[in-house]
Amino acid sequence: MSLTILIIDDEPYLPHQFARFLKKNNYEVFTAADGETGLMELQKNTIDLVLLDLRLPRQGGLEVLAQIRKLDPDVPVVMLTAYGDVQTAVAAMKLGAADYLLKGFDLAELLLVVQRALETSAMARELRVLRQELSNKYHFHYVVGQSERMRDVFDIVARVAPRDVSVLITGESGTGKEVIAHAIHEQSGRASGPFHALNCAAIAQNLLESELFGYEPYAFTDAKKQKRGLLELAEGGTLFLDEVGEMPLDMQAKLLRVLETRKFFRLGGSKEVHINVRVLAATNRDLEQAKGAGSFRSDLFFRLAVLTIHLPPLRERPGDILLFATRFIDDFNRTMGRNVRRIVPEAQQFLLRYSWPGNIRELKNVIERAMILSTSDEILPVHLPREIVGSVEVRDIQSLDPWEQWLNQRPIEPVSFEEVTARFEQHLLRWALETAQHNRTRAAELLGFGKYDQLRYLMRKHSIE
Ligand SMILES: Nc1ncnc2c1ncn2[C@@H]1O[C@H](COP(=O)(O)OP(=O)(O)OP(=O)(O)O)[C@@H](O)[C@H]1O
Repeated sequence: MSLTILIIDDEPYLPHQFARFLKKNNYEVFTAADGETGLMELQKNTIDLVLLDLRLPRQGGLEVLAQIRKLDPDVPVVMLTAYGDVQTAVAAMKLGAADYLLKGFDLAELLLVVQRALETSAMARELRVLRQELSNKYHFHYVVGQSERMRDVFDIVARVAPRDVSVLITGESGTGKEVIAHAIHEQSGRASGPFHALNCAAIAQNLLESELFGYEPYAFTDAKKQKRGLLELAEGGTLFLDEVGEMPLDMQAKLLRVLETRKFFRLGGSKEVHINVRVLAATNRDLEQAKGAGSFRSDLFFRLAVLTIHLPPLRERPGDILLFATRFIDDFNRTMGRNVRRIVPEAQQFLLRYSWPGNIRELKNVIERAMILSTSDEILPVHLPREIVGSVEVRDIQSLDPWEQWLNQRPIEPVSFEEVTARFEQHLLRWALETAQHNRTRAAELLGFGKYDQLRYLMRKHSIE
């Protein structure tokens, strides 16, 4: 994909000489003889750099620069100035120009300044993306998990990442398919390139095409300006197509063509765009079945599924549940400024017994919610949602009714009096401590203990700190 330069200069010959030279150096070039035309070109096309003459007819260079800044605050602008104009060039730099060239410069100098300005602006863009990703809390950390099945998955990731082939990632919703796609990208030779994701199910059919392929100005009514699609934006990197099973058949045919030829046309375009992009895809549908039923093209399936990675649902790897939970607690401690240190054993049991239909995403949400509800450094059953604690209603621990309910709902079989009363004592202690925000004297009062000693005795007995 070549970068695009716009030259705004009214001289009769020079701009064309620059344009020829820059084209030879693999840039795409537009020229404009005045500010107005230049601004129009800027709106119509995706421009990566502007070369702007300071002395222009009608609107002067500084004025045009100010307007460019308004239209596109990020595009680097290099000013072209005559010898006597250096002061104005300095003013232009203050207005945000990236650099200036004194006329009479040679072509090698032009190339150098252009390259430098483009590099600086790419770096600024990268920095912005990085900052965004950092603030995007957990995007880049992933947990490998303890279970053998997840270790196998990460082994495969490490092996397929460096091979530049398409990988199909399958698994229920929330099992971490996008996380795995990211891990493949990060461990591949494309790690320094961009990673873009597109959810094929979350986007209307007509938009899907323009999101992928981009469009030229006036390709359709709303297209005022050229737009690059994700296939182009992911140049040198990875494009992740989530829920690819939802892609309509005609789009499947178009995607297949791109994967085969590595080139395509923007919508309404007549110039072929060549790309170097690795495509990873994911689905929570059974594509083999969809293939059989005719809703997914088998030739596309084989293109996408050169290798397949299946992510097991969380319920099939209970060994990972507490590990993920702990990891999410660490993450949320950081972002919420909290210091939650443990999930009490009863709450752990609830987490382990639950079937997690929403998989890791659901676990993460449950932990976040529990941390919001907990006012201490522990997560208790009372902080877990109803579907997880089930019929053991510990929410209203202040009343004894839930315990009656619990007793009534149990199968009729002997109970250990000591065990049940011990659990009850523990719940009461935790409730009192939490309600009293860990002020022990107040907690003792809440439990009607005349002396704090009694509370201390029970806390020791149940190892509550
Ligand atoms: N290995 C992991 N380490 C850390 N977080 C993970 C891991 N796997 C999944 N998650 C977290 O779980 C959530 C769901 O993950 P992701 O979006 O990758 O799932 P998905 O399978 O692509 O879901 P869907 O099919 O609904 O798009 C995300 O918040 C992600 O950060």
